[in-house]
Amino acid sequence: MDRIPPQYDYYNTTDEPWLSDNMPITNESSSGSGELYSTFTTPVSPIERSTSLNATKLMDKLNEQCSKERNKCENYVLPSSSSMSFTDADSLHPLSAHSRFQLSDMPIELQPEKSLKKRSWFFLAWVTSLDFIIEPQSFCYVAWLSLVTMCYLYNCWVIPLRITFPYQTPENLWKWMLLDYCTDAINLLDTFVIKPRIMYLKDGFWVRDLKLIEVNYLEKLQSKLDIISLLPADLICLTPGLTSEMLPLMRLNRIIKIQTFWEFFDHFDSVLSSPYVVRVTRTLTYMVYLVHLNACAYYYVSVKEGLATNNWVFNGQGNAYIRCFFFATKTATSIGKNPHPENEAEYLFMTASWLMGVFVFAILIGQIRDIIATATRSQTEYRKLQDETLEYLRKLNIPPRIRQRVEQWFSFTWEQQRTLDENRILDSLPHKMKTDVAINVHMKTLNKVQLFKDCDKALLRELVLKLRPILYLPGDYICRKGEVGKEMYIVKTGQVQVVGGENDDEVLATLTEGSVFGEISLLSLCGTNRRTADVRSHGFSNIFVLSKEDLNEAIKFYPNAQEILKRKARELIQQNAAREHRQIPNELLDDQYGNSTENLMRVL
Ligand SMILES: Nc1ncnc2c1ncn2[C@@H]1O[C@@H]2COP(=O)(O)O[C@H]2[C@H]1O
Repeated sequence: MDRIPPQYDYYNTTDEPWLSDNMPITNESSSGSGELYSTFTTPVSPIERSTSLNATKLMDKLNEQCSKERNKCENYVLPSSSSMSFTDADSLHPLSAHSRFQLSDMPIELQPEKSLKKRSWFFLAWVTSLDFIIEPQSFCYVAWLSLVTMCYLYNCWVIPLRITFPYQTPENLWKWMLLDYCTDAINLLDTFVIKPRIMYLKDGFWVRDLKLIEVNYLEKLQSKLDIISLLPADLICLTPGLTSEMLPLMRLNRIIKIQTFWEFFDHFDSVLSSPYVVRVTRTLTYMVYLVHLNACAYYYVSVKEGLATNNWVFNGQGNAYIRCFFFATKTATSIGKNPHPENEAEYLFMTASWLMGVFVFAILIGQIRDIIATATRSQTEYRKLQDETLEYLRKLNIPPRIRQRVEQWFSFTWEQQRTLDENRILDSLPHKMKTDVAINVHMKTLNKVQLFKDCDKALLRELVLKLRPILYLPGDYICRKGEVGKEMYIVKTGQVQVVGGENDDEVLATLTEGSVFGEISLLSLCGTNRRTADVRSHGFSNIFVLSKEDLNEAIKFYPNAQEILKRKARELIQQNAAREHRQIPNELLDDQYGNSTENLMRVL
């Protein structure tokens, strides 16, 4: 009897260094299989051997399995080592699919030699037995989806091309087949390994149970289409007597896997920052593909009628695909100047092409127009509003300097926020989500607000949606001394100056990001609700504005915050009073401030 080649001979491995003679044999009942013990005993260190009771049990099981397989195996007539394929060897292999799961369950150091895994069938079996799951949003999955989509597009483009154009020849058939089977292998992995492991949402929870995920995938229409698209009908062409020209035709079922294509675009639609590009690309792909099909059909009709037999058919000159694609584009887009059809078949072809051009292309082009219009809608609205406002100011004869400032405000606000009304955008979200988004967007500023640091975090959530961002230009007054205070402010970006003196030439304080001001008049701490100082924007500053009503409503449940605001306000009043006392003679002080100063002193 021929011997099994050494690489497959699991009964004759005594030359392996890790097979020690003193390996403990625990199962005497399997006598006669002493070789087996040494064959499937793996390099285990003495410590592991003495401690690993489970490993011993596993080995016992394996030995039982192996004695059975050995009995079967000894009845085979073995082919010579040189002509043996992997498949042949696999059929002889004592550790075939029967013991697969036991092997994969074993600790790595107990598994038989590594070359076993290199076999392709074993690899697929091994991969399908792995119990990993995939997140549908993960980068790996999106990358895989891109690969599968490329394979799908290859099939979509190449199958009609090979059916109609003479690009598949007996000489290059092997190259086409190589590409075909590469894409098939990827689709096979996708259908049997990747897709049944993608977790899904059920009742608001991610399902991570592998069995449930598999069942869910199998229940979907997608799994059925995936499997149909994989049916190897093209293998029929390999039977003797059948022509290989039929091969691409038999692969038409590959085009059924269209859900992958849609899934790919849906993923990128939600991942990319400009989803409009993805949408336009998808629509353009449809259009180009229709033209491609039209080109294939034109060439096919031309060949059937005979190349260059009349003015309408393809004349056989130049690159066939490029010329036919050009013709198809002209007819589908109804550009005109097409050769006149001369028989019924040609009339039918042209009618179908023009109808496709009028209906399908009109819809697709309309879709692209809508996508672009949606993409630029907010910018268009902003421009319209800016133009209307400036036009209105011009009609009112507002001085150019002010008009310029208005224009500046529009462009700076747009540049900063890409919207004129941030809150309107968030309005469609549920309240809780809106709060989370707002906190995240303004986190950097809000973290710097001492008031929120010292108070209950709930106050921040309470207030964050009530903040209205407003942009101030350099020199703009945010509030004027003596005005009734109706709002409080937080500096979001930029700097503001609290100014005093005769011509506001004395800077009392410069407030930066996170500073709060305008609270004194709101809390009526001076006995009046009038502003105690002028505050103006130093450069361009973005300020959060909070109305008195909103502040009062939120703060009434947070006495701690009230206290902090009051304490800070009192400090400021004290500072200002001290400064004014230094500057203004006492007799003038009473005239200027009247009751207000009395109140101020009372508060202090
Ligand atoms: N000396 C100062 N330093 C810092 N901020 C001040 C000073 N004086 C007044 N302010 C702030 O400027 C604001 C002007 O409006 P209010 O009086 O409502 O509240 C005032 C304070 O928040």
